[in-house]
Amino acid sequence: MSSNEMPRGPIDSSRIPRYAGPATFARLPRLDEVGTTDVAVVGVPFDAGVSYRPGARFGGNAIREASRLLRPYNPAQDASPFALAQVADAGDIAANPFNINEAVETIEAAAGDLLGTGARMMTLGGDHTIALPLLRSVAKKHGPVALLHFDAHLDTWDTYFGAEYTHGTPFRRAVEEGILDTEALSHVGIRGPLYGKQDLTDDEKLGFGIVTSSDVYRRGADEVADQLRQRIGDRPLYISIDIDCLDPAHAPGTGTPEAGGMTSRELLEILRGLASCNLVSADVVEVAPAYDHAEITSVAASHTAYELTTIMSRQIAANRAAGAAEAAK
Ligand SMILES: N=C(N)NCCCC(=O)O
Ligand SMILES: [Zn+2]
Ligand SMILES: [Zn+2]
Repeated sequence: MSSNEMPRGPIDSSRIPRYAGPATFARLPRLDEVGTTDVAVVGVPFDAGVSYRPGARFGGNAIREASRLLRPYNPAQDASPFALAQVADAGDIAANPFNINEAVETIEAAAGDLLGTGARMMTLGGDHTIALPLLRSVAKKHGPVALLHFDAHLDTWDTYFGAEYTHGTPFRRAVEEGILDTEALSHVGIRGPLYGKQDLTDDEKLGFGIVTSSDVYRRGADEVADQLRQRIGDRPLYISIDIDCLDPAHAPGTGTPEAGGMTSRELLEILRGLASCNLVSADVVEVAPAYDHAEITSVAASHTAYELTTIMSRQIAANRAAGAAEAAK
């Protein structure tokens, strides 16, 4: 979108019933209908990296279906995200389900193409393996980024069955590759049994700080968001959200559920508290609709992606306004 054009928004659900027609994210236009976009919502239907229940390959489309009910004004952030910037559905990245290494390369290249157009990415997964190629492409553009990782799991394990690219290992690989800013790495929502205490020592050595799901419960969303904001500062930030950060009551449709998780309200509130951060791209992963009920998980995921999209489009609009003010001097 050039700066003097109005963004093309979602289909008007007061004129065309929201359950009619194909599901793009939030009923937004497809990327090929608008040409270029400020925020590209892109699906990555890949789940060959899971260690337990498969099915996250269907997550992106389940989130799109659930997102039919999103409305254009976000009162929690006092913003109309799809009017502030162009947000469009860029479809899916087609990754090889039989060859993880090739899939990782494909995802990195396709994400690089999207970022190369100037867009920020809002990715709908897919299992957590995909965060590695997404981070590689983001780091190619921005340099090492701050990472805020919401998850029940550390995902900094070394290998599974000798495999380096799995949904339990993306963030160890990312630190090893030097694509993360190790001054600003945080996990939020961590809980549940580990393989051993060493998992925590290893994770700390990689540079991560941990906010457990009990910390969120005891300290509250505002205090947690304040602490995270201070750690992140004005660094370029990537947010990766494994939907299993939520309690199975809030997200049953996922592959490796753990009891004692955050509520969807806590997750959304923490994200809103980060609205001033420089969010360059984000993902929501591990939605596995076969284990879902009444779209509980995909509704939570669609609202999560909506908050993230709102943060990005507010910043794009603010940057544009600042640029215009500078040019008018
Ligand atoms: N859900 C994600 N991303 N990782 C879980 C890996 C936990 C395990 O199987 O040991
Ligand atoms: Zn997880
Ligand atoms: Zn994960």
